[in-house]
Amino acid sequence: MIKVEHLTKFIGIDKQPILHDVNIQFHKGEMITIVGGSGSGKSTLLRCLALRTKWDEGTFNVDGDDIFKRGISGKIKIKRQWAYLEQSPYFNLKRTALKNVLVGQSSQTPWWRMLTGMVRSDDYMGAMDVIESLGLLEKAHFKTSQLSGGERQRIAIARALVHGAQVILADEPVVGLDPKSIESVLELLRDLCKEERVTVLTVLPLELAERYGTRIIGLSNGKIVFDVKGRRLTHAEKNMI
Ligand SMILES: Nc1ncnc2c1ncn2[C@@H]1O[C@H](COP(=O)(O)OP(=O)(O)OP(=O)(O)O)[C@@H](O)[C@H]1O
Repeated sequence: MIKVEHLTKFIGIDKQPILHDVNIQFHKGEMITIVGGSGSGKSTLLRCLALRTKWDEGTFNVDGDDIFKRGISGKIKIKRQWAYLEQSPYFNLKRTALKNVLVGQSSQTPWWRMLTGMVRSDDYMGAMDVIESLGLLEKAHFKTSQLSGGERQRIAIARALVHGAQVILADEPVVGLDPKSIESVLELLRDLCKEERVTVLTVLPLELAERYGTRIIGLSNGKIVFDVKGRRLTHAEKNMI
């Protein structure tokens, strides 16, 4: 279980809170969608959870481990086991999709492997299995520059899984994609939650959040204003964000 308590984040010299006393608990296999108006703190929340930005207050407990009390080893655990997917994931476009999956993200991979692209043969088999399961086998040997936006997002998800991600934090992963790609990326994330017990937290527009989320968290002015499971939002809830 993952437990976030009193997460607060300030900005500027006047210490304006952009996240204010956020408390969330989440479990394996949940597909949590985060909704809220522009500037409500959605991306900051994901960046805090990915430890891409400093927390000013709060505790972070993952499967019984107090991440901040464990110091650097706690942070390494999160960076290795949690994947943070940006809107436009970083890839070496000259490398094939397969190579990008194998080499991984910088936070998950030793520097020499990033630099040389060297991989072991059992890594190769594992990566091909994951790529196949995500429906991209025929694209594995394409240069990443030749893939569509939706295919690149799926390759980013494959990369996260090959490197053992148990939690995927995805910030607006379907922005700019066509309807078919949106469906394939979100169905893939939903299936991973159901079948592999991966936990996904993703920022999505309201309509997609309702369609794909098992749980919807609403943010307004850096605060959680609702946290609902297994149903659509009421008009009153929609008006809160
Ligand atoms: N590094 C920063 N310096 C100053 N202000 C920041 C910084 N990061 C975020 N903010 C401010 O914090 C607030 C929350 O930003 P955040 O990007 O988390 O919102 P969001 O809900 O993801 O917005 P959007 O939907 O427009 O992407 C915004 O008002 C933003 O301007």
